[in-house]
Amino acid sequence: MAPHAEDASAGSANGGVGIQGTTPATAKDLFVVSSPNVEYTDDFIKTKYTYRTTAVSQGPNGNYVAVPKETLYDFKVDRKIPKVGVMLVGWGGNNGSTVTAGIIANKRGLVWDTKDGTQGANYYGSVIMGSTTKLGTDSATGNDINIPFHDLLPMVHPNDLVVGGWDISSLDLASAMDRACVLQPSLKSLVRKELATMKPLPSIYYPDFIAANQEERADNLIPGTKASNAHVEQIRKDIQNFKAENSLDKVIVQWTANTERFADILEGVNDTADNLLKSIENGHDEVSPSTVFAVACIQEGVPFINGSPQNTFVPGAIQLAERHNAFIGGDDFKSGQTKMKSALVDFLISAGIKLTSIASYNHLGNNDGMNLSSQRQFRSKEISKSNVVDDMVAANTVLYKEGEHPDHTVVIKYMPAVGDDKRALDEYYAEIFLGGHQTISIFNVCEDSLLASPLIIDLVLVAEMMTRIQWKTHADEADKFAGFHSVLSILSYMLKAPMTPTGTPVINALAKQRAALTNIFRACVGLEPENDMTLEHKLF
Ligand SMILES: NC(=O)c1ccc[n+]([C@@H]2O[C@H](COP(=O)([O-])OP(=O)(O)OC[C@H]3O[C@@H](n4cnc5c(N)ncnc54)[C@H](O)[C@@H]3O)[C@@H](O)[C@H]2O)c1
Ligand SMILES: O=P([O-])([O-])O[C@@H]1[C@@H](O)[C@H](O)[C@@H](O)[C@H](O)[C@@H]1O
Repeated sequence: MAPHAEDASAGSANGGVGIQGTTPATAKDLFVVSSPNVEYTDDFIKTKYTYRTTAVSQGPNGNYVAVPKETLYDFKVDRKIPKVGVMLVGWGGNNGSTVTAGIIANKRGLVWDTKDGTQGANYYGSVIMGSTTKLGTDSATGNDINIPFHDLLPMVHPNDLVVGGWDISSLDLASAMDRACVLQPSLKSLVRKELATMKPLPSIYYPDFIAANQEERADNLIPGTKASNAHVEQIRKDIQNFKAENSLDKVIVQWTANTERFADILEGVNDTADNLLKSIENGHDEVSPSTVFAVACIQEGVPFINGSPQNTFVPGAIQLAERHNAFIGGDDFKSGQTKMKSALVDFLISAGIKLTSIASYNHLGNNDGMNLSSQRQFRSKEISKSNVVDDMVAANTVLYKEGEHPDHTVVIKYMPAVGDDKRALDEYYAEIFLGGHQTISIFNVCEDSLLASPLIIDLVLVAEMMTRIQWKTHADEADKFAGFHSVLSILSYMLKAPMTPTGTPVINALAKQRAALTNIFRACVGLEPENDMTLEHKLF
């Protein structure tokens, strides 16, 4: 445990991670940054941060001219950790019931029997709760000092989250957990009583957007239609009631309901914020349930994250979010097969190996798989699972000519027998030195809901943290502090088809996504980006 400021003298005396300076810190802080550019007050961490990039332009003789560039920013982080609720759309699904049971198991420190012995609750698979990040180098030994990622900023602990939400299925969460067939009976027995008290709120159901095979579970519906804003208003009221009943400071909403078909982008219908609002008012059929939820959350000032692949954020929804300075994020949790793809493709291409084909097949037997057995819903997923290599291919003009890319096919089959334990079979075929080839074949059994649930938690923790970070350029007046852009591209590490502010590049390479998350959080406490140069170990 690195000493904190109160041990500053002890830290410097024993040559450990000495922390000098008189910045006020509290016992809970694992570390404080001692720097003239960082100020801790009771309420905020305030930093002056120099953002260093390289501006490249075309030189006079056709070459590039690279110019180091510095931009001075002020960041302000609210240190007060709020009481946060998360409302899941699709709460009664495999992901929703599993993540709820998982939070309860961790909160209560449950231990249960398995065929391999006892198992304790954990947050493995959460980058925030299960991984560490390098704080710096021990000034005495030169060794890396790594800290839990969760301690980098004053983040909410998932054990403290209050969970609720909506579902078109009326099953209580204990019955939903049984229906999901994800968790061990011994664990289910320990959380059953608490989950049985949890009932999803009725939701909106527009049959044309999800597979017809979902109709039989739709017995828990908000009556009427979206016309006259009735559904938007009901959802907003649900959020307000949830917040009040649980004495919450904040609510985050996530879509973990079924994958919808893509909505057509129609001029005059959903192409602008005003047209979208008018279309909802008029009950237009081409506005999906997920877009109605997004509009309700934006108007309620509640972050909304889309964990599925459909185009919830039609242009009008994005414009509305920007108008309200409301946070949105998505799309599609990146849990197993695609997470592996985004790491493997990055490794191959950045190693100069020319990937020429990706065959990405999987079969699964859960309700998600049943919904995806319908071609229009599958198409949404096919898009999100396919585009994940585009940035890595486009960045390597040595291997790929303009417009050239690997063959890439995505296949998903519904096989009820395997349930939630998806079988992913991938073949990566590449050209190597002097006409050789490398064929990588992967068989990857992904327990989908146990992989996705920690991502739901990470998305909540990071989105909530972003509501407590403000920035301005150093030259701006103090009253110019503002939040990050409405489209939270910082969430990309958890998502297959990461949304970015219109006109900005999409980064899918997994290592780059994690570095962006890490280094933005480091900047908020006045620390330089982690660059792994370790010159201190090379120049002596
Ligand atoms: N588990 C994973 O690995 C993973 C990864 C990426 C994306 N996803 C996506 O997450 C979503 C949920 O996955 P899952 O395995 O929990 O699926 P699931 O089918 O078990 O759960 C979806 C739930 O949403 C409910 N629902 C459908 N339409 C609704 C609406 N309009 N309002 C409220 N509830 C509604 C259903 O009744 C169901 O309970 C799917 O879209 C899936 O594609 C899952
Ligand atoms: O494992 P991954 O590719 O990240 O994502 C999963 C797909 O492989 C699976 O077919 C689908 O049903 C899940 O919803 C999820 O999208």
